Amino acid sequence: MSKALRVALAGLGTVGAGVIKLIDTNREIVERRAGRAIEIVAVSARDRTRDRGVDLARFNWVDDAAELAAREDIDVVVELIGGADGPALTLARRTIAAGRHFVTANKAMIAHHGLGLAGDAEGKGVAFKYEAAVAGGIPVIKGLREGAAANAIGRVYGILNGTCNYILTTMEAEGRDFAEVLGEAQRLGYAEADPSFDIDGVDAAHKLSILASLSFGSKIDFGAAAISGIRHVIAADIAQAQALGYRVRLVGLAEAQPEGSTTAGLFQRVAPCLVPANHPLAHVAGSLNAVVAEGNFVGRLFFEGRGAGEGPTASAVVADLIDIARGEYGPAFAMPVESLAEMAPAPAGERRGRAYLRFSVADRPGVLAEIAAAMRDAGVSIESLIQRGTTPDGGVLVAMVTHEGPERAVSDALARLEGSQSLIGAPMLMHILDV
Ligand SMILES: NC(=O)C1=CN([C@@H]2O[C@H](COP(=O)(O)OP(=O)(O)OC[C@H]3O[C@@H](n4cnc5c(N)ncnc54)[C@H](O)[C@@H]3O)[C@@H](O)[C@H]2O)C=CC1
Ligand SMILES: N[C@@H](CC=O)C(=O)O
Ligand code: NA
Repeated sequence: MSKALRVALAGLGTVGAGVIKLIDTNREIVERRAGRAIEIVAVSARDRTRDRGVDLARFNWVDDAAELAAREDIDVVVELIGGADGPALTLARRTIAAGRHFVTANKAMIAHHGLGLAGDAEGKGVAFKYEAAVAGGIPVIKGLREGAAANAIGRVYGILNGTCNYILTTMEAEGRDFAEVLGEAQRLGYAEADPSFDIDGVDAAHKLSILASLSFGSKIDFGAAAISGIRHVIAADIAQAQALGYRVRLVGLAEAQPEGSTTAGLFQRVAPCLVPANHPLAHVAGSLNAVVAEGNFVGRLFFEGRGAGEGPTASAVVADLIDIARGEYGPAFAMPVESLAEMAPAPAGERRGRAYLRFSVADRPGVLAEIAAAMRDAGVSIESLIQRGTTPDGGVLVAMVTHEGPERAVSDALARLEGSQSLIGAPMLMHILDV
C-alpha cells in the first residue's frame, strides 16, 4: 500500500465527530477501498475540553484552524466549521493556495464563494470536494457530476433540508407545534448553528444553487433564487392540504428554460409547496432528503436518503477522502469553472402553475366576495374553495386552490388585497408541485 492520506479536520461538532467515528469504525473497509490508509493527523475546534465521544489525544491539536493549511504533514484539509465567510473561508483559501486538497460540507460557503474556490483549486491542481454539502449522505454530487454527466438536464428539484422535512412531517403525523418540533430537530443535530437558515429556506437555496450549477453547466447564482420558508405554515395548512390530496413539503426547484420561450433563463425557487400525495416526494419523511433530476437520455433520476445528521454526513465526507486517496478528482462543478455558462435569471411570474392560498379573515359578510373580486380582477380562476375552522390568530380560515395560470396573476391578486380590513394577518401562498 502507498503512504497514508494525511488529513486535518477543522470543526469537531456533529459532522467532525462523525468523521472520526466513521474512520475508527470502518477503518479496514475504508483503507481497502481507498487503496491506502486515511489517517487523521491534526484537528482544530473551539473547545478542546468538550466530550465528543471520541478520543482526541492521538491527534495534534491546533488552536487556530487556519494554521492547518500550511502544515507539511497534511495532504488534505476537511472544513467542518460552517459559515459562508470567516474562518471557514480563510481556511479554504489558504489550504488551496498552499497546494493542498480541500473537502467541505459547507454549502453556505460554496453558494457564495464556490466558483472562486473551485477555480483556485483547478489552478493548483488540487481537489475541491463537497459531497456532504448537498443532501448530506445522498451521493447526489457524484450522481450528477459523474453518473449523469452525459445528459442535458432541464430540471432538478427536491427536498433539500432535513430540519424542515422533519418539522413538516412530524407536524403532519403528530399534529404537534412548530416550535416544539424545531427544538427536537436541533437536538438531533440536523439544524444549522443558526436554525433560521433552515426554516427560512436559505440552507435549501444554498444547496439548490449548487445543484443547478452542476445540472445545467451554469455558474452558481444563489442571489437569483426566490426563497421562502416554513415559518408561516400552520397545522391547518397541513390538514387542508391532506384533505385536498396533498402533502406540504419545502421544495427546491431549478429549471433551465430554453431561449425563445417566455420563461427563458434560470429559474430557482425554494418554497413550501403542496405535493400530490402520489408523488414520490410526498413519501419522503423525517430527516430524509430526495433529489429528482431529469436528463434527456437517462430520464428521471430519483435520489433519496438521509440529508442531515452525524452518520450520513460523515459518510459523504469520507467518500470524498476516498476519492482523493484514489487520485479520482477533477473540476468541482463537472467542467472547468471558465466553461460554466452565465445564465440570466428567468423572468419572475411567467411560470405557469396552480396555487394554494390560505387567508385568515374577519367573520363578517362580504369578506369572501372581496377575495373573489380580487381573484377575478387579477384573472385568477378558483378551482376549489374551503371555508372551515379558525386560525391561531383568531380569524376564520379560508383556503382555496386556483386553476393553472401565470404565477404573476396570483401575486397580483394578493397585492390587490394588501391592507384589506377583511384580512387578519398575511395570506399564505403555496405553489402546487406540478412536475
Ligand atoms: N449537521 C448536519 O447534519 C450537516 C451539516 N453540514 C455542514 O457541516 C458543517 C458543520 O456542521 P455541524 O457539524 O452540524 O456544526 P457544529 O456547530 O456541530 O460544529 C461546528 C464545529 O466547528 C467548530 N468551530 C467553530 N468555529 C471554529 C473556528 N474558528 N476554528 C475551528 N473550529 C471552529 C466548533 O467548535 C464545532 O466543533 C456546516 O457547514 C454545516 O452546514 C452539512 C450537512 C449536514
Ligand atoms: N441543516 C441542514 C443540515 C444538512 O445540510 C438540514 O437540516 O438539512
Ligand atoms: Na450529498
